[in-house]
Parts: sequence; C-alpha cells; structure tokens
Amino acid sequence: MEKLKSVVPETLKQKISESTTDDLHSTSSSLLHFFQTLPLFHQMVRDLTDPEMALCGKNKEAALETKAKGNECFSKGDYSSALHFYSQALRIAPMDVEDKEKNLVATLYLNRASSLHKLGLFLESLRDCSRALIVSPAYAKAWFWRARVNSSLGNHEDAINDLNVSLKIETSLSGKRQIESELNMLLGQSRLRSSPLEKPNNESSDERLQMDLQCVSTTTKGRGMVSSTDIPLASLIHKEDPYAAILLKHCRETHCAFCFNELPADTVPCVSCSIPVYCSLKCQVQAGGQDFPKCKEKYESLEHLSDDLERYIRNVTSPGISSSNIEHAAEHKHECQGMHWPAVLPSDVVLAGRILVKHIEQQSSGGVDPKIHGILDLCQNYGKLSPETKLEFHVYSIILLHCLQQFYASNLPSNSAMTSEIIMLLSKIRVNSMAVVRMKYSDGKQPLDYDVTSSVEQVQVAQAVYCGGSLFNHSCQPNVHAYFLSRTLFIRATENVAAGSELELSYGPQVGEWDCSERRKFLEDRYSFICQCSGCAQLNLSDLVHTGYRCIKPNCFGVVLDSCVAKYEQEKLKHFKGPNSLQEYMVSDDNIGRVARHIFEQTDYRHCFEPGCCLSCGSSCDIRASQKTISGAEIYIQRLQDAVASGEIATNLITDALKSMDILRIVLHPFNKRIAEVEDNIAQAFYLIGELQAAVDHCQASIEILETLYGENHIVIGNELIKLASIRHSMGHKSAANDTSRMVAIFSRYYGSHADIIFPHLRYLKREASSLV
Ligand SMILES: C[S@@+](CC[C@H](N)C(=O)[O-])C[C@H]1O[C@@H](n2cnc3c(N)ncnc32)[C@H](O)[C@@H]1O
Repeated sequence: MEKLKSVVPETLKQKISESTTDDLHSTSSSLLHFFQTLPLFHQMVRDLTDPEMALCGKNKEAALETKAKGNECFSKGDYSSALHFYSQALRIAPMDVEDKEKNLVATLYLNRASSLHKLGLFLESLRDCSRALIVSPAYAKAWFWRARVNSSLGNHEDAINDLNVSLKIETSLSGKRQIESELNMLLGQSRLRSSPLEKPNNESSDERLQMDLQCVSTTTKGRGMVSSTDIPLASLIHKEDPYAAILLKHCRETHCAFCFNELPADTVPCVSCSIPVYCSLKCQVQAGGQDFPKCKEKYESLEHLSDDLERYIRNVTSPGISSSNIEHAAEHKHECQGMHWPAVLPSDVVLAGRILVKHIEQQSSGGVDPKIHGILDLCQNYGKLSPETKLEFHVYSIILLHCLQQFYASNLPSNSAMTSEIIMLLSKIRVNSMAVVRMKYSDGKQPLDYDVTSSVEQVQVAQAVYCGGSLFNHSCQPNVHAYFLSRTLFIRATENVAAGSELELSYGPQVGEWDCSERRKFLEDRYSFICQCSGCAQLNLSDLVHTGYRCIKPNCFGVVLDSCVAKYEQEKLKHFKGPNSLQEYMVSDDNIGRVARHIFEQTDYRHCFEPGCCLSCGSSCDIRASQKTISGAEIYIQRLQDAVASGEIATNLITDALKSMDILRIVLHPFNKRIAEVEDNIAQAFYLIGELQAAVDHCQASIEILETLYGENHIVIGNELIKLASIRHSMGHKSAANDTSRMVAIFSRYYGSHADIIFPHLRYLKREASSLV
C-alpha cells in the first residue's frame, strides 16, 4: 500500500491533502484515472482478489496432511497437540470431500471430539460429536462416541439412545458386538438421568429499556441525546445491535468472529474459507456462512426406527441452526470467496465494505442504489483529517471498490461517486465506530483467583458501528456508561439525570484518569474534535491536583502547577461564570474543601494560575528541582513494582519504596495521582509478604486519593474496593462485607444486572461476604 501511495504524483497528493468534502468527486476521479493506467495498481488488485493466489481458501491435501499430524499426536497420547492439528485441519478442509469413504469434515470433528474427551472437555466433545453427525447423520462411530461422551456427562438416557442409533447403522459384526456390550453396561446402571446439557445462556437479558430518549441539536457538539423524563441512576437507557461490526485482526485466533466472545476449544471454522473462526455453529450461520451440507450416504439405514428414536436423531442432526430460521447479519458472505483482501486490508476498510454491502442488499433489487449518497446518517469530519489520512482514505476506497466488484461484478460501478461515498463512509467510521471491549484479567489469572495483585483491563476485540449509540456525545465527566455483551451495546445512566439534560458517555478519556491537556490531545488526535465538555471547560478539583506539586510552605495545602497544566486551567477561567464543581467543594470541611477554599478565598484566583506558584499562598516552587527529586525516588519504586510483578519481594525493597514515598509526599500534592499509584504498589507488596494489615492501610490510602480524583462512586473505586475486600476477606475481617456492598452498589450503577456476568469474581466476593456477616 505504501508503494502505491508513494507513486501518486505530488500535485495530486497536494490536491487531496487540501480537499474538503466538496472536492471529493474531483480528487477521487483524478486518482481513479491515475490508477487505471498504473500496472502496479492492477497487479495489487489481482493479488488481493484472485482466489488462486490467496491462502484463505480450502485445501484438501493440506487438510489431510494436518489430520495425519493430529492422528500421530493422538496415538502418542499428546491430546493437546492433536486438538490443535484437528482444529487447523478443520479450518482448511473443504466440506464436500471424502477421506476413506467418510466425509472429511465429519471425521475431523469426530477425531477432535475424541481428543477433547481425553482432555476431560466433555461438553466441547459432545458438541463436536453432534457436528460430525449434522454433516454425516449415518456415521455409526460418531453415534458411538457421542454415547461415550454423554455417559461421561451422566446423560445416561441420551447415551442409550446414541448407542441404539449406532447399533442400527453399524454393519460389521465386531462393531455391533462392541456397541451391544456398551449398551448392556449402560442399561445395567440404575441411574437414568435426563440431559442437563443446555448451555447456560447467561448473556440473555430481559431487562427493559426504561427511557424515552430524544435526539436534539446542541450548541457546541452537533446532535446529542437527551431524555424527556428524569432518569434514575443505574437505569438501562439504550440497547442496540450493531449496523456492522468486525473482529480485530489480532483477535482472530482467540475470539469468535461473530459474537466476539472468547473461543472455546471446539471452534467452528467458516464453511467456505479459512479466515474466520466461530464459537458455535449458530455464530457461523449468523455471520453469513453457509449451512453444513448433509452427506446423503446410507440415509436409508436410519429409516424404520421407532418414532422416539427418529425424533431423537432429528434433534441431534438437524438442530434448527440454519440460515433459513436464524436471523443473520450475513456480513461475511461477500468476503468468503477464498480471496485475500478481507484478511489483509485494515479492519476499518473491511468494515466499510460490510456497511456498503449491507446498504446495497437492503435496497430491494440488490443492485446499485441510484440514491446511494449518504449511507448512514452519521456525522463525519473529513475536512479535519491529516493529509496522510485523506490520501489513505482515497487509496483504500478505490482498492475496496475493486475488491467488492469481484462479488458484485458490474453492479458496483468504479466511478468517482462511489469512491467518494466510500471515503465518506471511512470518515464516518473514524468518528462513530465504537471499540467493542472485553475484560482481561492480569497475568492470565482466572476471575476467581482475583486478589490485590490482580487487575482487570478492558481490551478492544472488535470495531462496530451502532447508529443510535453514535448519537451520544462525549464527556470527560460522563453521566452514562457503555458496555457490551456479545455484540450488543448497552448504555446505562450512572447518575440521576434530570429530564432534558444531555446524556453523554466517555469516548475514552475521563477526569481523574488523565489531566485536561492529555484528554484534549487524545480526542483531537483520535476523533478530530476539541472537547467542549464540562470537565474540559470548567474548573474542577481533580484537574488541578491530578499532577500537582506541593507548596513549599509546610502548612499550606495549596497546589502548584507546571506550565502545561497551568495553561489549560487558566484557559478554563475565561469561561468561569460562577458556581461550578470547584466552588461546591468550598462548603465542605474536608481536605477537598480546604484545597478549594485556598484557591478561591485566599488569592485573587483570576490571576494566580502562574506555573510554579502556589495557587493558595503564591509561594514559588522550583518545579525542575522537584522533578529531579522525583526521578531519584522513582528508581526504588520501579524496583518494587518489578518485584511485585515477579511475585518475589525482599523486605528491603519495601523499606526503600516507603522512603521514596516519603520523598514524593514532600514534593507532590497529597492528591497527586502518582501517590495513589505508589500506595497501591506498596499495598500489593505487603500483601505478597503476608503483612495484611499494612496492605489494607496502603490500599485505603490509595482509594482515598482516587475518590478525590474520580468521585466516590466511580467504577475505578469499585475496582479498588474489590482489592480491599479481598484482603479483608483473607483476614476474616467483618468490614469486608461493607467493602463488598459498596463495591456491588458501584458495579450495579455501571452494569446493572449484567455485573455478575461481566465480572464473575463479584459473585464469589458476594458469597464470601455473606459468610462473614
Ligand atoms: C459520535 S458523534 C456524536 C454525535 C454527533 N454530535 C452528531 O451530530 O452526529 C461524535 C462527534 O460529535 C461531536 N462531539 C461529541 N462530543 C463532543 C464534545 N465533548 N465536544 C465537542 N464535540 C463533540 C464531535 O464533532 C464528534 O466528532
């Protein structure tokens, strides 16, 4: 792609870099003409679209080779490797080929089922047996194995049914004897139970949307969402499936390409190509993959059975998972021709393709929409993009168009109108697409191992466009919170919101997490807008103290700012119009109130935001010298942090870190976020050496600062309370129950009834807490 961009003539590059949306027809047309005469471009499109040249198609020989490797590992007892090779082979095996008179795919599912059974993964094994039977219903060995797996799961009734079917189909005498002896053994067992196999569908939610939202025009942020009624905190206000979505490339081997959940051991590959992998047959079909074709072999052997057994066979081999009865997005269908481009083009470009195709398919004819202009009524800011991005959007639009033409042939004209439409689509995706995230536990810990040294972070697994969700503006002090279950977006109010107030979520940055300059830079770089939210426009205590230094006067509680922070805070004063969040603090008599009063009462605050000067008493502080002192102290803190990460703590490391902390306290403001972070490290170190009371003290000290920066009911505090509660639990402290109930209240605010699904360790902590009361 770089090569292609580098050959674009400078004059054209210049024209593109200065272009606005009004110029797109002309710039697209010039670039299209240039590419059409360029052999390099045609070669590139051929590479991307010729299935023969791609590595994404199915390949019988390679599948057989990989299957043989799996068999070899299986016979050596290396079941994990066997599982790996069978999964690989399934990915590349064509659906309709035979291996030793059996359907290859059915055999691979059955072989994998045997490996999963050996590994003790019975449910996964059962699903694979059933898949083998969906493809090949008269596969006696698969019914036989299914019986074994059902027996391991305690599903005796099903196991007997499986064996009865197997006995009907099996033709060899020795095979029949083996089945009969297994059947006799099972019938001899007294416990006959029914199948408890239904996968718990813990992601279903019948929580109703409680609000009536409206889209309004705002003064500084374009359109925005408000509610026509008062909204109580924790209410679910919005729920939506994506218009289009795509799994990120780095998650292809770990997450389902449709629902984006983590892949189980029994993955299901796409039926027609070797790129996406799904967690289930249902997801495969929902993504637009084909149904499993059924082999017609020996069907007659399944005839003349009792009604019950016939029904049983139908339930197993035709479980109602087909494109005719499942609502499906079909978003992968046009990418599924074994071509290279969906695997190599950037995710947002492939996503643009999905949106375009969906739009076209929604037009009844399935052909070109003469009024294609304006796909998705979403805002864009093409004009504010960097010259580099504008050129990239032009090049990728033309390439995508040529790739899609392989599917839509001449229905998708390669002209400047269509190219500019795709450029607009890419600009809309940039502004409106959401990062679909999943929780990831640190160091590969499982949720129930959660302790003070654990952390949960959100990792992006997919990118999706939600048309309704895109109308929520950003605030660094949001009053609603967005999260995902499967592909569905949920938005919940985290505060009581009065009717008519704007409902705003955070696009990433929040007050308390970063200072104002960092937040604004992030939003400008990533979304090309200057944030106008209340957190960035009005003075708030968190922004003042977040990276603040301490005044040199021993009893002064004032804060000293460096030049960068001072510039932004000074800027906010221009819009200062009276009561705001900082003045509200002045009435309180705690530490926060003291900082606020120092700023407003004791100085002429409108002129006091001088870098290096105490906002309270005006004393000047040598910030350079303070920074030098901090660097010296940080060395010992880093050593402790490394030791915590390795889990091996020498006591002298803690002593050194405590001394460094004393130094930090001399130069940094008591509410500086760095102090909270160091307190947290020290708490973890004490926890690891078993000094639990010290761990509690430092954990509490950290939480106190974070409460000042984020507010008491922020989810960050919820996460910290998990740590505090887990140490107190291990000490058998009754106060752990209070920490837990506070933490549960915070998680409910943000996730409502979904909190336990997203954070499984909450359930564990709640159980522990109830045992303490
Ligand atoms: C996802 S859209 C939100 C809906 C949008 N306001 C509209 O009219 O369609 C994001 C765009 O809204 C505007 N926006 C959202 N939050 C903002 C904020 N805090 N300050 C300024 N502009 C904002 C910016 O133009 C941004 O690119």
